[in-house]
Amino acid sequence: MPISKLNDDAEVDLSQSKILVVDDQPINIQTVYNILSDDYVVLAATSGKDAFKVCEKNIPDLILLDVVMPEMSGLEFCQQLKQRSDTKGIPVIFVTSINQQEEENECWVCGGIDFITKPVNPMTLKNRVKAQLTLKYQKDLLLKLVYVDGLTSIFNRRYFDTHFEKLSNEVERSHRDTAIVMVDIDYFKLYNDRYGHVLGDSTLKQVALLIQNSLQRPADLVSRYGGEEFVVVLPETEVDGAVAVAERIRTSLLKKQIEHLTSEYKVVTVSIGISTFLTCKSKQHTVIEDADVNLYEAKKGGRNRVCISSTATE
Ligand SMILES: Nc1nc2c(ncn2[C@@H]2O[C@H](COP(=O)(O)OP(=O)(O)OP(=O)(O)O)[C@@H](O)[C@H]2O)c(=O)[nH]1
Repeated sequence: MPISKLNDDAEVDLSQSKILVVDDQPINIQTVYNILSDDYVVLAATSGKDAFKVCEKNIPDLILLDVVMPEMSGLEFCQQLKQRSDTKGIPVIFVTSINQQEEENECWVCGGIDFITKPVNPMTLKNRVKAQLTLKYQKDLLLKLVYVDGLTSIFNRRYFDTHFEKLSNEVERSHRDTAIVMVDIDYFKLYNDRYGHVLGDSTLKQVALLIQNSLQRPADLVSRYGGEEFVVVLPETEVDGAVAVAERIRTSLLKKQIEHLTSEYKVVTVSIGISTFLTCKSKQHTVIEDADVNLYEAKKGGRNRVCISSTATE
């Protein structure tokens, strides 16, 4: 369908967008609050340090940042914000009385996305904020469509492939081991045949959520690798740690007792194969292929089990 045929009349609802106003003068924060608080959620901080605290609790969609502040200037704050992986994506608009070209350039260099000059013109502030929030919304939506699996809401294969490439380089540099855990639902074709695709989809979602909830470190990541197969990445984790996570996934699914009468276990189970970058035996195999070989061994060994190279736990 040509893109021009799409209905683009629909207004995007930005009313839940969070805007953090950072200014050492409460009166300036009040002015901005009065202009924006009918349309958005407005948060406030009177220093860079406080602003980081707000970000830790509640990542804002946009920051309006004063340039001249004691202790940490707006420029320093912005530089630090852009260096942190959890905050670097937040757009920053400088609210400034600066009118020197050199100082203005510094704001661009340290990562600002726009300027508003003081004293603030309410109409300009509203329009600049709306433009940046709309861009942010569109970017987030695009990333979600590209990288999140529509059924299970976890990352998809495309995201995993991108992430995996970065990860491989990281392991090569640091020599710290990373485990790959492949999880595959057993007899899922028979499950769909007996219970139908609607229940099949619902079980896939439950398994995805259960895997997600079995991961404890922020850097651990699960993606949907294929139809009923999931891949888990456990950075800085050796074989023993990966087996513990895999067993947690396997046993918590067993505890759920999701009926599957065409399986010999009578409930939905998973088979799991593990490999780690540094122990991956065959040099011809990548760590993913190695984990897949071990997954195949778990299937061959009777399913509902975890396999690392030539061992199994049940
Ligand atoms: N409901 C549903 N089923 C899916 C989805 N994606 C893949 N499947 C089904 O998953 C089944 C996988 O079947 P097989 O690869 O034969 O594996 P299996 O039946 O689980 O057998 P083993 O892996 O050997 O235990 C196929 O019937 C697919 O149609 C999905 O998004 N929803």
